[in-house]
Amino acid sequence: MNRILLVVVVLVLAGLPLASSTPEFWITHLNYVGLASLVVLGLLLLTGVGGLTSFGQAAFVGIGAYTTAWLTTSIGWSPWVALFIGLAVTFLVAYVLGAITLRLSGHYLPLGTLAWSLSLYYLFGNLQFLGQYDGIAGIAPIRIFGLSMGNGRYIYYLIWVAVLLAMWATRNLLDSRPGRAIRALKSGGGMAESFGINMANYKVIIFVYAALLACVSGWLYAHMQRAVSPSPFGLNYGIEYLFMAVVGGAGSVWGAVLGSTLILTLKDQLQNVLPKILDTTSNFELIVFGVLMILVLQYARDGVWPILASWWNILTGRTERRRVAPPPSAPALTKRPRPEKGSLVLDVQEIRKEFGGLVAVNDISFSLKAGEIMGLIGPNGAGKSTTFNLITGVLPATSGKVQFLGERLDILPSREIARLGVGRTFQHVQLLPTMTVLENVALGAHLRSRVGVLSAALRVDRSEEAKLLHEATKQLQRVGLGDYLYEQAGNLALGQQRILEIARALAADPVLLLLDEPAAGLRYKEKQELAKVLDQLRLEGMSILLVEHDMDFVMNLTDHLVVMDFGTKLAEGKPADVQQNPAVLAAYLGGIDDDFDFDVPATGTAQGGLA
Ligand SMILES: Nc1ncnc2c1ncn2[C@@H]1O[C@H](COP(=O)(O)OP(=O)(O)OP(=O)(O)O)[C@@H](O)[C@H]1O
Repeated sequence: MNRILLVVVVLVLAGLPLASSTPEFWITHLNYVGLASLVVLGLLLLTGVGGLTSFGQAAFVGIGAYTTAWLTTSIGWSPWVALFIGLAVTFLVAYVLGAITLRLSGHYLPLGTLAWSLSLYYLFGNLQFLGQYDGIAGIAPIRIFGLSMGNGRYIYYLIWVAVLLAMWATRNLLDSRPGRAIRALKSGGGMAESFGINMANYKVIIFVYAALLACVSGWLYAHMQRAVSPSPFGLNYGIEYLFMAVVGGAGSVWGAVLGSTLILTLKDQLQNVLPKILDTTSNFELIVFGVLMILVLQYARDGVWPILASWWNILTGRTERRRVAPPPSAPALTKRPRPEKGSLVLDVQEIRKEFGGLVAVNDISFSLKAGEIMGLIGPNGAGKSTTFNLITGVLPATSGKVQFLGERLDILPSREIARLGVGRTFQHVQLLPTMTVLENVALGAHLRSRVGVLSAALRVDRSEEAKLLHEATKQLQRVGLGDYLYEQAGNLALGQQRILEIARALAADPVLLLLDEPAAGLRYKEKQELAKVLDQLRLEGMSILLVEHDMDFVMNLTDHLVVMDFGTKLAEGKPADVQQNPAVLAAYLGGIDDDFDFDVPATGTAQGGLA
């Protein structure tokens, strides 16, 4: 939606209560839409972006509503103090529930949310001091500078200011350092962990964020209705909020408002119209509602908002404008100290991995020095990827040790290994395809900044964000992807995606770079370019370990080779010596004979090439 339309919508919304001809019903309806939008905005982040399904958001609305109802009626405290306490209570409850339930995966998580949603509902209905199922009545209206918000037309403004602020904060959050991590939750959790990002923390963060928005909605609801009872905080409403998020479209904050408007309006209209058409007072609206839901889920899986947005673009002849200029220059991020050239960086000592009876890696030892490129080669199934995974903490070792700059890697999770200065790429490319190339690489630099959720939501993170984007741009330009900054990563060719992974690993400022088949899928020219970049990194003192099948690439680039076969180390040494080794020749001739190219120069600068 363009800005002019946005301003028109906001002006119409602002003007509606001022016109005395606007029916009271409309105002009340819009108030309910605003209250629901707050809850659904939280779900947008939690379910739409984070992929965590929660049926329990209505219970958090209940915590906000009951806290203020009880504190203002029984103790006589100000609604503003009650809001603060409500937020604190919600924070605590959501944190504890989140820490427990978010560990559950698959369908156990939604089931978990159902369980605590029901528990909280029955708690509201059974506690004597909360009025049991009768609830609490006589709640005073909110007052702002002496002005009572008892009138629906006044609280309307308070509700919609809250909605607009929540939309602004949520949008800001998604476009930031923590936002990138949150956007990785759904499909890139494992990859993000290997860049040092604690994904479990981010799950709890968005869970608490969504609960706090629901709490604000409950607070406003209690003071608008002036009475609370358990029924609006039950499971039915939890499901309805989820519907609103799905129908509106989880990709945009406007989807939350649209989904709430559509569902509440539809429900209301069906309740009015159906009895007249069908000449009966039975609850047929629920059946029609269910059928409509199925149709929406079938034909508009991403929700209605993206469809409306594309119609709007066609109507106005607006095409998507892609930025081309790189982000503005910004001060460089701090770099970690580098080990002296030639000093020991990685020391793998008798590492072993058994899968049941199969010894995939059989007491392998090797070491890597600063400013050295080492290749790990071998026929298919030799154990290269397993060795790689043992070093990167993806797999636990059966025995042996991996030491990096004096620290044990084999006892650390991948997140901690990244923190120490180990960057990696993946054998099967792992990108966030709908995020831009620039954002994907900025994710790699996550640990080099400390911007938190609050400063991101309040948009006070811009100087730090500029540094991160500048660093990401620098790395992309270095690997030759400077023309694709704003392209969606999923649109790149496979070879370019592999290069993007290298830029992302470089953005982490690693001391040791682990590359899993970096040349796979690259064209001749691209391999040459990649070889040049790796050569330059070596000159700068970077240590690189690569697993690769392309023998020309490996022979021309590496200083040192380890050859594996059936999990054991077959040979080790300079490329020129290794390629003369009879055991190596036999292993390759007995396996995939195409792989080993004997006609390569013994030494020389990196050229790259095809096997
Ligand atoms: N998770 C696992 N469970 C059981 N066996 C496994 C597992 N991962 C690997 N293996 C086995 O361990 C051996 C080594 O596999 P690995 O993937 O490390 O070889 P590789 O040299 O990387 O092969 P490629 O070049 O084909 O990727 C193979 O026999 C493989 O089948």
